[in-house]
Amino acid sequence: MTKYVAGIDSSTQSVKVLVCDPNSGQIVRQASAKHPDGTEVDPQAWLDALEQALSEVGGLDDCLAVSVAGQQHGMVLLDEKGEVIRPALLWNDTRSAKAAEDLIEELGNGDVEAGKEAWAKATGSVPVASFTATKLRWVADNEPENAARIRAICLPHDWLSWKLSGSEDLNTLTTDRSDASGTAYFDLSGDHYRYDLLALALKIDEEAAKEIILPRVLAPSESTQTVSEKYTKSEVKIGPGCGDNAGAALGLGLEPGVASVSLGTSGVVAAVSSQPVSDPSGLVAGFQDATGNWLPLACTLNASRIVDVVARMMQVDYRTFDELALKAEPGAGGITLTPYFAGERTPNLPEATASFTGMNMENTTPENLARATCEGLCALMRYALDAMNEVGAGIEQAVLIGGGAKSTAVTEFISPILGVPVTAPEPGEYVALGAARQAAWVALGELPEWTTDAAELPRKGDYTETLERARNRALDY
Ligand SMILES: Nc1ncnc2c1ncn2[C@@H]1O[C@H](COP(=O)(O)OP(=O)(O)O)[C@@H](O)[C@H]1O
Ligand SMILES: O=C(CO)[C@@H](O)[C@H](O)COP(=O)(O)O
Repeated sequence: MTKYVAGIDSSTQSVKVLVCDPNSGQIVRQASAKHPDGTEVDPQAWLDALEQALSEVGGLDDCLAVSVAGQQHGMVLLDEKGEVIRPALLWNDTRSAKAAEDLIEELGNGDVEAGKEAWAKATGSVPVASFTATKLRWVADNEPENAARIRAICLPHDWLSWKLSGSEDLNTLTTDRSDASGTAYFDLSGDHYRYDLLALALKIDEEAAKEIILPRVLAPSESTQTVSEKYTKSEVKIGPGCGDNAGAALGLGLEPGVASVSLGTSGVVAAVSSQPVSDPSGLVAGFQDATGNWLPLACTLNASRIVDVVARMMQVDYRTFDELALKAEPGAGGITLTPYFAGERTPNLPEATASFTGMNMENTTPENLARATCEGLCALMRYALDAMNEVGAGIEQAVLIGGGAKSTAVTEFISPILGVPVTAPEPGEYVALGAARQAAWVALGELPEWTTDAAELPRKGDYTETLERARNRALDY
């Protein structure tokens, strides 16, 4: 019987499962299942969705290995029995914005700029509300009874891998460098946890922090567990898994100088670097990848849902929305959307709201509103790309992925707005593909070459004015 590998992407809105040939990467089966809405989610909902998708995909019996990639940063707290203490706080939950400010100030002994420098030097990143450490501080401040029960802390992909293994022993929890690097208590070197920073986050001393179980950080193709009998009758190895952005980088085979631009719930511009990257300005997160390199990225809280919310308000489907946007001229008749519907992280404005500006009696048409929406989304990605180049990412080309890349209007506008050539592979699940490629690495003992064809997107239209207006409103929304 042919043996395959499986890749899972447990992302914000849904879980996707791909079963692939380990040598070629050819997808043989796939399925997905929805996650609940909200920025606070019971992890059991992810497991229920995963079980549904695994059943739809025909199970894992013909697989040699499986890896789980997942939304980064989500805080999963476990008590001494391995039970989840409270719903996970997700990367896009901004309640810990003040906690982030406090942590910066405290590490800088009252000096904010010194604090930013110190965090960036230690972990590669200056904490914002998305990062796990800030969520821990929020729990310590607001739910001390829950903080007192913490025996282990893990991330969405760690918890799902653990559940797949069937183990109830907290000491068997595992993770990888890419996801650990998004906690804000993992060293920039990729070598070790920073218990001093974990202690700071939880307001406990370092010795007490060392008593908390953190998942063991596996090497890129290391496997310590197999999938439990509950899910398969075969021996299926569980790979280390990774954060979703590292999964995409692996799925696309990203090379330095080429950025992935992902339009999911989050908008992400990410690029591989062979050297650690740290940005004291806080715009770029100095994360790590799933191969032993680094993966600096700039991430926005708003991306594909910008289109969702405006299309819903206009009561049109995606297709009609795209048709409307494509009928208007570049510049949307002078209308600008500052798209901070969910607050924003890049720039760091957690309390921000969205606004349309520049509307008058003539230009306020459905066509211009749809176009301004897509241009606002693309301009926000340009902001993220510029931030990446500020720290020396040297982005010369980009690859467009994520659910938002299905918009024909966005694919038409994005390349001229980003100012670099952009290619787009067939719409697909590139995070899950990266997880499957990691599983193939585990199964075969070496990282197989998988290729993805991508078409170059058009580069027409003058967006100078669009970009100028977007830049003027970026902080003055
Ligand atoms: N035809 C389409 N046009 C525009 N956006 C689309 C289309 N189809 C799906 N999407 C977007 O895809 C998004 C989900 O993308 P996905 O990458 O799966 O997100 P996440 O990884 O955050 O769960 C939805 O918010 C939806 O807006
Ligand atoms: O917070 C980040 C990266 O730092 C996000 O990219 C999350 O990892 C969620 O990703 P999506 O579900 O939107 O793909």
